[in-house]
Amino acid sequence: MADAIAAAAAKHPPAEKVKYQYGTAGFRMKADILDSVMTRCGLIAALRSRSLKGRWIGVMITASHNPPEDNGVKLVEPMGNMLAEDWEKLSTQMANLQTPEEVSKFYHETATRLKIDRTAPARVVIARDTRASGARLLACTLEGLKGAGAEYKDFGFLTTPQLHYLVRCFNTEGTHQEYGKPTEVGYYEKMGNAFQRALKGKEAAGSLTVDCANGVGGPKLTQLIKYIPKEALEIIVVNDNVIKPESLNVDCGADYVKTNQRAPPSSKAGPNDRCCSLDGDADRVMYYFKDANNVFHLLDGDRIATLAASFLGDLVRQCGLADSFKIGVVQTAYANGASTQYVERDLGLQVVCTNTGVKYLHHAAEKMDIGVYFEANGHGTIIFSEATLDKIAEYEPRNPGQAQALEVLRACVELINQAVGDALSDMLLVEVILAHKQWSCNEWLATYTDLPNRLLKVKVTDRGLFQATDAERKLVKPEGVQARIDDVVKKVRQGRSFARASGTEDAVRVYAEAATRAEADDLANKVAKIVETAGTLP
Ligand SMILES: CC(=O)N[C@H]1[C@@H](OP(=O)(O)O)O[C@H](CO)[C@@H](O)[C@@H]1O
Ligand SMILES: [Mg+2]
Repeated sequence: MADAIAAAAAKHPPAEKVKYQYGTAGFRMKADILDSVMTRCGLIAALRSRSLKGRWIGVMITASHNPPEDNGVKLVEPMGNMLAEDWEKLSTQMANLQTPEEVSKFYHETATRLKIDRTAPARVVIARDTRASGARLLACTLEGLKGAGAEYKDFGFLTTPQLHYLVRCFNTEGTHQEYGKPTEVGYYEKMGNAFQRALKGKEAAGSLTVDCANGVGGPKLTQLIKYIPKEALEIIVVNDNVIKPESLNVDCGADYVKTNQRAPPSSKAGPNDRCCSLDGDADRVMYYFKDANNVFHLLDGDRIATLAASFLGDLVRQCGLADSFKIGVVQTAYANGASTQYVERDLGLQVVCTNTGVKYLHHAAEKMDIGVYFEANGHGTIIFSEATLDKIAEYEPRNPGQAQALEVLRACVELINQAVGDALSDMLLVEVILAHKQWSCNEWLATYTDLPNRLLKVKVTDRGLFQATDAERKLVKPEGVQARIDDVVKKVRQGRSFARASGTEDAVRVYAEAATRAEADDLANKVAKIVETAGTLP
Protein backbone atom coordinates (compact mmCIF):
# COMPACT_ATOMS: atom_id res chain seq x y z
CA MET A 1 0.00 0.00 0.00
CA ALA A 2 2.75 2.43 0.96
CA ASP A 3 4.37 1.97 -2.42
CA ALA A 4 1.10 2.43 -4.32
CA ILE A 5 0.58 5.77 -2.57
CA ALA A 6 4.10 6.99 -3.29
CA ALA A 7 3.81 5.72 -6.87
CA ALA A 8 0.59 7.69 -7.39
CA ALA A 9 2.14 10.86 -5.95
CA ALA A 10 5.26 10.37 -8.08
CA LYS A 11 3.25 10.73 -11.28
CA HIS A 12 2.42 14.36 -10.52
CA PRO A 13 5.08 16.37 -8.72
CA PRO A 14 3.92 19.73 -7.29
CA ALA A 15 4.64 22.93 -9.21
CA GLU A 16 7.77 24.69 -8.01
CA LYS A 17 7.51 27.57 -5.55
CA VAL A 18 3.73 27.36 -5.34
CA LYS A 19 2.07 27.48 -1.94
CA TYR A 20 -1.16 25.49 -2.07
CA GLN A 21 -4.02 26.34 0.26
CA TYR A 22 -7.36 24.66 0.88
CA GLY A 23 -9.33 27.91 1.14
CA THR A 24 -12.95 28.96 1.60
CA ALA A 25 -13.90 27.02 -1.52
CA GLY A 26 -11.27 24.27 -1.60
CA PHE A 27 -8.16 24.51 -3.77
CA ARG A 28 -8.73 26.96 -6.58
CA MET A 29 -6.11 28.31 -8.99
CA LYS A 30 -4.74 28.11 -12.55
CA ALA A 31 -5.58 24.62 -13.80
CA ASP A 32 -2.07 23.88 -15.09
CA ILE A 33 -0.57 23.74 -11.59
CA LEU A 34 -3.25 21.57 -10.02
CA ASP A 35 -2.29 18.03 -11.12
CA SER A 36 -0.40 17.15 -7.94
CA VAL A 37 -3.13 18.63 -5.76
CA MET A 38 -5.75 16.42 -7.40
CA THR A 39 -3.85 13.19 -6.82
CA ARG A 40 -3.30 14.12 -3.21
CA CYS A 41 -6.94 15.10 -2.76
CA GLY A 42 -7.78 11.61 -4.01
CA LEU A 43 -5.60 10.21 -1.23
CA ILE A 44 -7.11 12.52 1.39
CA ALA A 45 -10.67 11.70 0.27
CA ALA A 46 -9.90 7.99 0.66
CA LEU A 47 -8.42 8.54 4.11
CA ARG A 48 -11.36 10.73 5.18
CA SER A 49 -13.76 7.98 4.10
CA ARG A 50 -11.73 5.37 6.03
CA SER A 51 -11.79 7.61 9.11
CA LEU A 52 -15.61 7.39 8.88
CA LYS A 53 -15.59 3.63 8.38
CA GLY A 54 -16.29 3.74 4.68
CA ARG A 55 -19.00 6.38 4.49
CA TRP A 56 -19.09 8.06 1.07
CA ILE A 57 -17.04 11.23 0.58
CA GLY A 58 -17.50 13.58 -2.39
CA VAL A 59 -14.90 15.14 -4.67
CA MET A 60 -16.03 18.00 -6.91
CA ILE A 61 -13.71 19.34 -9.59
CA THR A 62 -14.75 22.93 -10.29
CA ALA A 63 -13.68 26.54 -10.02
CA SER A 64 -17.23 27.89 -9.88
CA HIS A 65 -17.39 31.48 -11.21
CA ASN A 66 -13.65 31.80 -11.88
CA PRO A 67 -12.32 32.30 -15.42
CA PRO A 68 -12.14 29.31 -17.80
CA GLU A 69 -8.39 28.72 -17.34
CA ASP A 70 -8.81 28.14 -13.58
CA ASN A 71 -9.95 25.00 -11.89
CA GLY A 72 -10.23 23.63 -8.39
CA VAL A 73 -11.35 20.85 -6.12
CA LYS A 74 -13.48 20.61 -3.01
CA LEU A 75 -14.24 17.66 -0.78
CA VAL A 76 -17.69 16.89 0.58
CA GLU A 77 -18.59 15.30 3.92
CA PRO A 78 -21.06 12.38 4.17
CA MET A 79 -24.19 14.47 4.77
CA GLY A 80 -23.29 16.74 1.86
CA ASN A 81 -21.64 19.42 4.01
CA MET A 82 -18.35 21.17 3.38
CA LEU A 83 -15.17 19.40 4.50
CA ALA A 84 -14.44 19.50 8.26
CA GLU A 85 -11.93 22.19 9.15
CA ASP A 86 -9.21 19.89 10.52
CA TRP A 87 -9.30 17.97 7.22
CA GLU A 88 -8.92 21.24 5.31
CA LYS A 89 -5.66 21.67 7.21
CA LEU A 90 -4.56 18.11 6.45
CA SER A 91 -5.34 18.71 2.76
CA THR A 92 -3.22 21.86 2.75
CA GLN A 93 -0.33 20.03 4.42
CA MET A 94 -0.60 17.11 2.00
CA ALA A 95 -0.68 19.44 -1.02
CA ASN A 96 2.53 21.18 0.01
CA LEU A 97 4.71 18.10 0.55
CA GLN A 98 7.54 17.84 -1.95
CA THR A 99 8.46 14.17 -2.48
CA PRO A 100 6.32 11.04 -3.05
CA GLU A 101 7.92 9.47 0.03
CA GLU A 102 6.80 12.41 2.17
CA VAL A 103 3.26 11.99 0.80
CA SER A 104 3.18 8.31 1.67
CA LYS A 105 4.65 8.96 5.12
CA PHE A 106 2.13 11.72 5.81
CA TYR A 107 -0.75 9.44 4.78
CA HIS A 108 0.36 6.70 7.16
CA GLU A 109 1.33 8.96 10.02
CA THR A 110 -2.03 10.72 9.82
CA ALA A 111 -3.81 7.36 9.83
CA THR A 112 -1.85 6.29 12.92
CA ARG A 113 -2.29 9.59 14.75
CA LEU A 114 -6.05 9.68 14.14
CA LYS A 115 -6.43 5.94 14.78
CA ILE A 116 -7.82 5.33 11.31
CA ASP A 117 -8.15 1.71 10.25
CA ARG A 118 -6.17 1.58 6.99
CA THR A 119 -7.98 -1.57 5.93
CA ALA A 120 -11.44 0.03 6.33
CA PRO A 121 -13.30 0.57 3.05
CA ALA A 122 -12.84 3.92 1.30
CA ARG A 123 -15.71 5.11 -0.88
CA VAL A 124 -15.71 8.25 -3.01
CA VAL A 125 -18.20 9.90 -5.39
CA ILE A 126 -16.63 12.21 -7.94
CA ALA A 127 -17.88 14.67 -10.56
CA ARG A 128 -16.70 17.75 -12.43
CA ASP A 129 -17.92 20.88 -14.17
CA THR A 130 -17.40 21.53 -17.88
CA ARG A 131 -13.95 23.15 -17.85
CA ALA A 132 -11.50 21.97 -20.52
CA SER A 133 -8.96 20.95 -17.87
CA GLY A 134 -11.53 18.79 -16.04
CA ALA A 135 -10.77 15.52 -17.85
CA ARG A 136 -7.05 15.73 -17.10
CA LEU A 137 -7.63 16.69 -13.47
CA LEU A 138 -10.14 13.87 -13.08
CA ALA A 139 -7.50 11.38 -14.27
CA CYS A 140 -5.03 12.80 -11.71
CA THR A 141 -7.62 12.42 -8.94
CA LEU A 142 -8.42 8.85 -9.93
CA GLU A 143 -4.72 8.03 -9.66
CA GLY A 144 -4.83 9.13 -6.03
CA LEU A 145 -8.00 7.15 -5.35
CA LYS A 146 -6.58 4.00 -6.95
CA GLY A 147 -3.26 4.49 -5.14
CA ALA A 148 -5.15 4.45 -1.85
CA GLY A 149 -7.26 1.48 -2.93
CA ALA A 150 -10.55 3.40 -2.78
CA GLU A 151 -13.79 2.32 -4.39
CA TYR A 152 -15.19 5.19 -6.46
CA LYS A 153 -18.12 6.19 -8.62
CA ASP A 154 -17.42 8.73 -11.34
CA PHE A 155 -20.60 10.63 -12.28
CA GLY A 156 -19.01 12.65 -15.11
CA PHE A 157 -20.44 16.15 -15.40
CA LEU A 158 -22.63 17.39 -12.54
CA THR A 159 -23.44 20.66 -10.83
CA THR A 160 -21.75 21.04 -7.44
CA PRO A 161 -25.07 20.71 -5.55
CA GLN A 162 -25.96 17.54 -7.50
CA LEU A 163 -22.72 15.98 -6.27
CA HIS A 164 -23.56 17.02 -2.68
CA TYR A 165 -27.03 15.51 -3.18
CA LEU A 166 -25.58 12.18 -4.32
CA VAL A 167 -23.15 11.98 -1.41
CA ARG A 168 -26.00 12.49 1.05
CA CYS A 169 -28.17 9.95 -0.79
CA PHE A 170 -25.51 7.25 -0.71
CA ASN A 171 -24.92 7.76 3.00
CA THR A 172 -28.57 7.76 3.97
CA GLU A 173 -29.74 4.92 1.70
CA GLY A 174 -31.89 2.48 3.63
CA THR A 175 -32.08 4.66 6.76
CA HIS A 176 -35.05 6.66 8.07
CA GLN A 177 -33.28 9.80 6.83
CA GLU A 178 -33.15 8.53 3.22
CA TYR A 179 -32.54 11.65 1.17
CA GLY A 180 -33.34 10.44 -2.33
CA LYS A 181 -32.33 8.03 -5.07
CA PRO A 182 -28.56 8.17 -5.51
CA THR A 183 -28.71 8.85 -9.25
CA GLU A 184 -28.74 11.95 -11.41
CA VAL A 185 -32.25 11.08 -12.55
CA GLY A 186 -33.21 10.65 -8.88
CA TYR A 187 -32.26 14.29 -8.36
CA TYR A 188 -34.46 15.49 -11.25
CA GLU A 189 -37.38 13.34 -10.13
CA LYS A 190 -37.17 14.62 -6.59
CA MET A 191 -36.98 18.26 -7.72
CA GLY A 192 -39.69 17.91 -10.38
CA ASN A 193 -42.13 16.13 -8.04
CA ALA A 194 -41.54 18.47 -5.14
CA PHE A 195 -41.92 21.51 -7.40
CA GLN A 196 -45.29 20.38 -8.72
CA ARG A 197 -46.56 19.43 -5.27
CA ALA A 198 -45.40 22.75 -3.84
CA LEU A 199 -47.16 24.69 -6.59
CA LYS A 200 -50.47 22.99 -5.78
CA GLY A 201 -52.01 23.96 -9.07
CA LYS A 202 -50.71 27.53 -9.01
CA GLU A 203 -48.95 28.74 -12.14
CA ALA A 204 -45.98 31.02 -12.53
CA ALA A 205 -46.91 34.27 -14.26
CA GLY A 206 -44.83 34.57 -17.43
CA SER A 207 -41.70 32.68 -18.41
CA LEU A 208 -38.34 32.56 -16.64
CA THR A 209 -35.13 33.12 -18.63
CA VAL A 210 -32.12 31.35 -17.11
CA ASP A 211 -28.55 32.37 -17.99
CA CYS A 212 -26.41 29.31 -17.31
CA ALA A 213 -22.99 31.04 -17.49
CA ASN A 214 -22.07 28.60 -20.31
CA GLY A 215 -21.40 26.08 -17.57
CA VAL A 216 -22.62 22.71 -16.37
CA GLY A 217 -25.90 24.24 -15.19
CA GLY A 218 -27.03 24.52 -18.85
CA PRO A 219 -27.24 20.84 -19.79
CA LYS A 220 -28.43 19.92 -16.30
CA LEU A 221 -31.25 22.46 -16.34
CA THR A 222 -32.23 21.16 -19.78
CA GLN A 223 -32.58 17.71 -18.18
CA LEU A 224 -34.50 19.06 -15.20
CA ILE A 225 -37.00 20.85 -17.46
CA LYS A 226 -38.23 17.44 -18.67
CA TYR A 227 -39.61 16.90 -15.16
CA ILE A 228 -41.42 20.26 -15.05
CA PRO A 229 -44.67 20.69 -16.97
CA LYS A 230 -44.57 23.70 -19.28
CA GLU A 231 -48.02 24.79 -18.04
CA ALA A 232 -46.58 25.15 -14.54
CA LEU A 233 -43.49 27.07 -15.58
CA GLU A 234 -41.92 27.91 -18.90
CA ILE A 235 -38.14 28.04 -18.63
CA ILE A 236 -36.03 29.58 -21.38
CA VAL A 237 -32.41 28.42 -21.21
CA VAL A 238 -29.72 30.83 -22.47
CA ASN A 239 -25.91 30.85 -22.32
CA ASP A 240 -25.73 27.08 -22.24
CA ASN A 241 -22.84 26.65 -24.65
CA VAL A 242 -20.62 24.01 -23.04
CA ILE A 243 -19.06 23.06 -26.37
CA LYS A 244 -16.96 26.21 -26.03
CA PRO A 245 -15.54 25.97 -22.51
CA GLU A 246 -13.60 29.20 -23.10
CA SER A 247 -16.94 31.04 -22.90
CA LEU A 248 -17.59 29.86 -19.32
CA ASN A 249 -18.51 32.81 -17.04
CA VAL A 250 -17.45 35.26 -19.76
CA ASP A 251 -19.84 38.24 -19.87
CA CYS A 252 -22.55 36.16 -18.22
CA GLY A 253 -23.40 34.27 -15.05
CA ALA A 254 -24.36 35.17 -11.48
CA ASP A 255 -21.04 36.75 -10.56
CA TYR A 256 -21.04 38.96 -13.68
CA VAL A 257 -24.55 40.16 -12.91
CA LYS A 258 -23.81 40.85 -9.24
CA THR A 259 -20.47 42.56 -9.79
CA ASN A 260 -21.52 44.68 -12.76
CA GLN A 261 -25.08 45.28 -11.55
CA ARG A 262 -26.36 44.65 -15.06
CA ALA A 263 -27.77 41.87 -17.25
CA PRO A 264 -25.38 39.91 -19.47
CA PRO A 265 -24.82 41.95 -22.68
CA SER A 266 -26.28 39.04 -24.70
CA SER A 267 -29.62 39.27 -22.86
CA LYS A 268 -32.66 39.71 -25.07
CA ALA A 269 -35.12 39.97 -22.20
CA GLY A 270 -37.74 42.67 -22.47
CA PRO A 271 -39.24 44.95 -19.79
CA ASN A 272 -40.54 43.03 -16.76
CA ASP A 273 -39.25 39.68 -18.06
CA ARG A 274 -38.18 37.58 -15.09
CA CYS A 275 -34.55 36.48 -15.45
CA CYS A 276 -31.93 34.73 -13.38
CA SER A 277 -28.27 33.81 -13.75
CA LEU A 278 -26.46 30.77 -12.40
CA ASP A 279 -22.72 30.61 -11.78
CA GLY A 280 -20.32 28.13 -13.40
CA ASP A 281 -21.14 25.19 -11.12
CA ALA A 282 -24.76 26.17 -10.42
CA ASP A 283 -24.62 26.75 -6.69
CA ARG A 284 -25.42 30.46 -6.90
CA VAL A 285 -28.41 32.23 -8.40
CA MET A 286 -29.23 35.89 -8.98
CA TYR A 287 -32.63 37.17 -10.11
CA TYR A 288 -33.08 40.41 -12.04
CA PHE A 289 -35.33 42.28 -14.45
CA LYS A 290 -35.65 45.54 -16.34
CA ASP A 291 -38.66 47.63 -15.40
CA ALA A 292 -40.99 49.45 -17.82
CA ASN A 293 -38.48 52.33 -17.94
CA ASN A 294 -35.64 49.96 -18.81
CA VAL A 295 -34.06 50.38 -15.37
CA PHE A 296 -32.19 47.27 -14.24
CA HIS A 297 -33.06 45.77 -10.82
CA LEU A 298 -31.16 43.04 -9.06
CA LEU A 299 -32.85 40.56 -6.71
CA ASP A 300 -29.90 39.05 -4.92
CA GLY A 301 -29.30 36.52 -2.15
CA ASP A 302 -30.69 38.89 0.48
CA ARG A 303 -33.91 39.09 -1.52
CA ILE A 304 -34.19 35.32 -1.88
CA ALA A 305 -33.63 34.92 1.87
CA THR A 306 -36.28 37.49 2.79
CA LEU A 307 -38.77 36.06 0.28
CA ALA A 308 -38.24 32.52 1.57
CA ALA A 309 -38.33 33.51 5.24
CA SER A 310 -41.59 35.40 4.84
CA PHE A 311 -43.20 32.56 2.86
CA LEU A 312 -42.13 29.86 5.30
CA GLY A 313 -43.30 32.05 8.19
CA ASP A 314 -46.74 32.31 6.58
CA LEU A 315 -46.91 28.57 5.90
CA VAL A 316 -45.92 27.62 9.42
CA ARG A 317 -48.59 29.99 10.79
CA GLN A 318 -51.24 28.61 8.41
CA CYS A 319 -50.38 25.09 9.54
CA GLY A 320 -50.94 26.09 13.15
CA LEU A 321 -47.28 25.47 13.91
CA ALA A 322 -46.23 29.05 14.62
CA ASP A 323 -45.48 28.31 18.27
CA SER A 324 -43.57 25.15 17.47
CA PHE A 325 -40.61 26.51 15.51
CA LYS A 326 -38.52 29.62 15.34
CA ILE A 327 -37.40 30.69 11.88
CA GLY A 328 -34.09 32.53 11.75
CA VAL A 329 -32.14 34.24 8.97
CA VAL A 330 -28.36 34.04 8.73
CA GLN A 331 -26.50 36.75 6.82
CA THR A 332 -22.98 38.10 6.49
CA ALA A 333 -21.87 41.70 6.91
CA TYR A 334 -22.36 42.14 3.14
CA ALA A 335 -26.13 41.80 3.47
CA ASN A 336 -27.82 45.08 2.68
CA GLY A 337 -28.82 46.87 5.89
CA ALA A 338 -32.33 47.34 4.52
CA SER A 339 -32.77 43.57 4.25
CA THR A 340 -31.65 43.05 7.85
CA GLN A 341 -34.08 45.69 9.03
CA TYR A 342 -36.89 44.14 6.97
CA VAL A 343 -36.35 40.71 8.50
CA GLU A 344 -36.14 42.02 12.06
CA ARG A 345 -38.85 44.68 11.98
CA ASP A 346 -41.34 43.61 9.29
CA LEU A 347 -41.03 39.84 9.50
CA GLY A 348 -40.25 39.84 13.22
CA LEU A 349 -37.57 37.16 12.80
CA GLN A 350 -34.15 36.77 14.33
CA VAL A 351 -31.07 37.67 12.24
CA VAL A 352 -27.63 36.22 12.95
CA CYS A 353 -24.53 37.64 11.26
CA THR A 354 -21.53 35.36 10.64
CA ASN A 355 -18.15 35.49 8.95
CA THR A 356 -18.08 35.39 5.15
CA GLY A 357 -18.08 31.90 3.60
CA VAL A 358 -21.04 29.54 3.40
CA LYS A 359 -19.69 27.07 5.92
CA TYR A 360 -20.05 29.71 8.66
CA LEU A 361 -23.59 30.51 7.61
CA HIS A 362 -24.47 26.82 7.40
CA HIS A 363 -23.21 26.14 10.91
CA ALA A 364 -25.18 29.06 12.34
CA ALA A 365 -28.33 27.93 10.50
CA GLU A 366 -27.92 24.42 11.93
CA LYS A 367 -28.60 25.85 15.37
CA MET A 368 -32.06 27.06 14.32
CA ASP A 369 -35.36 25.17 13.92
CA ILE A 370 -35.62 26.54 10.39
CA GLY A 371 -32.48 28.38 9.30
CA VAL A 372 -32.57 30.48 6.13
CA TYR A 373 -29.07 31.40 5.04
CA PHE A 374 -27.86 33.27 1.98
CA GLU A 375 -24.84 35.31 1.02
CA ALA A 376 -25.73 38.46 -0.89
CA ASN A 377 -24.03 36.91 -3.95
CA GLY A 378 -26.80 34.30 -4.20
CA HIS A 379 -25.32 31.27 -2.47
CA GLY A 380 -27.50 29.74 0.19
CA THR A 381 -30.29 27.42 1.20
CA ILE A 382 -32.67 26.66 4.05
CA ILE A 383 -32.11 23.92 6.59
CA PHE A 384 -34.58 22.27 8.91
CA SER A 385 -33.44 20.72 12.18
CA GLU A 386 -34.14 17.05 12.71
CA ALA A 387 -36.76 17.80 15.38
CA THR A 388 -38.43 20.24 12.97
CA LEU A 389 -38.49 17.63 10.20
CA ASP A 390 -40.01 15.03 12.54
CA LYS A 391 -42.67 17.44 13.67
CA ILE A 392 -43.57 18.42 10.10
CA ALA A 393 -43.75 14.76 9.11
CA GLU A 394 -45.91 13.70 12.07
CA TYR A 395 -48.16 16.72 12.44
CA GLU A 396 -51.92 16.12 12.11
CA PRO A 397 -53.68 19.15 10.64
CA ARG A 398 -56.88 20.24 12.38
CA ASN A 399 -58.75 21.68 9.42
CA PRO A 400 -58.60 21.76 5.60
CA GLY A 401 -56.74 25.10 5.62
CA GLN A 402 -54.00 23.65 7.77
CA ALA A 403 -53.88 20.50 5.64
CA GLN A 404 -53.37 22.57 2.47
CA ALA A 405 -50.56 24.62 3.98
CA LEU A 406 -48.95 21.51 5.42
CA GLU A 407 -48.83 19.85 2.00
CA VAL A 408 -47.06 22.88 0.56
CA LEU A 409 -44.64 23.01 3.50
CA ARG A 410 -43.79 19.32 3.12
CA ALA A 411 -43.20 19.77 -0.59
CA CYS A 412 -40.92 22.76 0.07
CA VAL A 413 -38.86 20.66 2.47
CA GLU A 414 -38.34 18.17 -0.39
CA LEU A 415 -37.61 20.89 -2.93
CA ILE A 416 -34.97 22.63 -0.85
CA ASN A 417 -31.48 21.11 -1.06
CA GLN A 418 -30.66 20.50 2.62
CA ALA A 419 -27.05 19.66 1.88
CA VAL A 420 -25.83 22.87 0.28
CA GLY A 421 -26.88 26.00 -1.62
CA ASP A 422 -28.28 24.86 -4.96
CA ALA A 423 -29.12 27.34 -7.73
CA LEU A 424 -31.66 25.05 -9.43
CA SER A 425 -33.44 24.19 -6.20
CA ASP A 426 -33.38 27.83 -4.99
CA MET A 427 -34.70 28.97 -8.35
CA LEU A 428 -37.64 26.54 -8.24
CA LEU A 429 -38.40 27.63 -4.68
CA VAL A 430 -38.51 31.28 -5.74
CA GLU A 431 -40.84 30.33 -8.58
CA VAL A 432 -43.14 28.47 -6.17
CA ILE A 433 -43.29 31.45 -3.84
CA LEU A 434 -43.91 34.01 -6.59
CA ALA A 435 -46.66 31.76 -8.01
CA HIS A 436 -48.35 31.40 -4.60
CA LYS A 437 -48.15 35.11 -3.92
CA GLN A 438 -49.05 35.91 -7.53
CA TRP A 439 -46.15 38.34 -7.53
CA SER A 440 -44.08 39.68 -10.37
CA CYS A 441 -40.51 40.83 -9.74
CA ASN A 442 -41.91 44.33 -9.15
CA GLU A 443 -43.88 43.26 -6.07
CA TRP A 444 -40.92 41.28 -4.81
CA LEU A 445 -38.68 44.32 -5.23
CA ALA A 446 -41.20 46.55 -3.46
CA THR A 447 -40.94 44.63 -0.13
CA TYR A 448 -38.08 46.96 0.90
CA THR A 449 -35.69 49.43 -0.68
CA ASP A 450 -32.00 48.50 -0.76
CA LEU A 451 -29.60 51.08 0.63
CA PRO A 452 -27.19 52.23 -2.09
CA ASN A 453 -23.90 50.41 -1.56
CA ARG A 454 -20.41 50.02 -2.95
CA LEU A 455 -17.92 47.16 -2.74
CA LEU A 456 -14.25 47.96 -3.42
CA LYS A 457 -11.06 45.92 -3.51
CA VAL A 458 -7.90 47.45 -2.07
CA LYS A 459 -4.43 46.09 -2.84
CA VAL A 460 -2.19 46.09 0.23
CA THR A 461 1.32 44.86 0.97
CA ASP A 462 0.12 42.11 3.30
CA ARG A 463 -3.56 41.43 3.79
CA GLY A 464 -2.64 39.28 6.81
CA LEU A 465 -2.16 42.54 8.71
CA PHE A 466 -5.93 43.07 8.66
CA GLN A 467 -7.59 41.13 11.43
CA ALA A 468 -11.30 41.42 12.01
CA THR A 469 -13.73 40.51 14.76
CA ASP A 470 -17.50 40.68 15.40
CA ALA A 471 -18.46 38.69 12.27
CA GLU A 472 -15.76 40.64 10.40
CA ARG A 473 -17.49 43.97 10.94
CA LYS A 474 -14.69 45.52 13.01
CA LEU A 475 -10.92 45.55 12.57
CA VAL A 476 -8.77 44.82 15.60
CA LYS A 477 -5.57 45.19 13.57
CA PRO A 478 -3.79 47.27 12.32
CA GLU A 479 -4.30 49.27 15.48
CA GLY A 480 -6.19 52.53 15.19
CA VAL A 481 -7.69 51.78 11.77
CA GLN A 482 -11.15 50.93 13.08
CA ALA A 483 -11.34 54.21 14.99
CA ARG A 484 -10.57 56.09 11.77
CA ILE A 485 -13.26 54.13 9.91
CA ASP A 486 -15.80 54.82 12.70
CA ASP A 487 -14.97 58.48 12.41
CA VAL A 488 -15.92 58.75 8.74
CA VAL A 489 -18.94 56.44 9.09
CA LYS A 490 -20.61 58.51 11.80
CA LYS A 491 -20.71 61.58 9.55
CA VAL A 492 -22.88 59.78 6.97
CA ARG A 493 -26.65 59.31 7.06
CA GLN A 494 -27.52 55.60 7.44
CA GLY A 495 -23.82 55.01 6.95
CA ARG A 496 -22.29 51.57 7.52
CA SER A 497 -18.88 50.45 6.35
CA PHE A 498 -16.32 47.76 7.12
CA ALA A 499 -13.06 46.40 5.78
CA ARG A 500 -11.83 42.79 5.92
CA ALA A 501 -9.15 40.70 4.26
CA SER A 502 -10.56 38.53 1.46
CA GLY A 503 -10.29 34.79 2.01
CA THR A 504 -10.06 34.04 -1.71
CA GLU A 505 -8.14 36.94 -3.28
CA ASP A 506 -5.05 38.87 -2.38
CA ALA A 507 -6.86 42.04 -1.32
CA VAL A 508 -8.80 43.79 1.42
CA ARG A 509 -12.48 44.30 0.63
CA VAL A 510 -14.23 47.52 1.60
CA TYR A 511 -18.02 47.67 1.81
CA ALA A 512 -20.04 50.82 2.38
CA GLU A 513 -23.71 51.72 2.31
CA ALA A 514 -25.52 54.99 2.95
CA ALA A 515 -28.76 56.86 2.33
CA THR A 516 -27.74 57.95 -1.19
CA ARG A 517 -25.55 56.61 -3.97
CA ALA A 518 -23.19 59.58 -3.76
CA GLU A 519 -22.75 59.16 0.01
CA ALA A 520 -22.19 55.40 -0.30
CA ASP A 521 -19.52 55.91 -2.99
CA ASP A 522 -17.86 58.68 -1.02
CA LEU A 523 -17.83 56.62 2.17
CA ALA A 524 -16.38 53.58 0.36
CA ASN A 525 -13.61 55.72 -1.15
CA LYS A 526 -12.75 57.28 2.21
CA VAL A 527 -12.55 53.90 3.95
CA ALA A 528 -10.51 52.48 1.06
CA LYS A 529 -8.07 55.34 1.49
CA ILE A 530 -7.72 54.58 5.22
CA VAL A 531 -7.10 50.90 4.43
CA GLU A 532 -4.61 51.70 1.69
CA THR A 533 -2.61 54.01 3.95
CA ALA A 534 -2.58 51.48 6.81
CA GLY A 535 -1.78 48.55 4.52
CA THR A 536 1.04 50.04 2.49
CA LEU A 537 4.35 49.52 4.20
CA PRO A 538 6.90 52.29 3.66
C1 LIG B 1 -17.86 39.64 -0.72
C2 LIG B 1 -17.98 38.31 -1.33
O1 LIG B 1 -18.82 38.10 -2.23
N1 LIG B 1 -17.14 37.35 -0.89
C3 LIG B 1 -17.13 35.99 -1.43
C4 LIG B 1 -15.70 35.50 -1.57
O2 LIG B 1 -15.08 35.50 -0.30
P1 LIG B 1 -13.93 36.54 0.14
O3 LIG B 1 -13.40 35.95 1.41
O4 LIG B 1 -14.62 37.85 0.31
O5 LIG B 1 -12.93 36.59 -0.98
O6 LIG B 1 -15.70 34.17 -2.09
C5 LIG B 1 -16.35 33.21 -1.23
C6 LIG B 1 -16.19 31.84 -1.85
O7 LIG B 1 -16.84 31.75 -3.08
C7 LIG B 1 -17.80 33.61 -1.02
O8 LIG B 1 -18.37 32.71 -0.12
C8 LIG B 1 -17.87 35.05 -0.49
O9 LIG B 1 -19.20 35.46 -0.41
MG1 LIG C 1 -20.26 28.30 -7.41
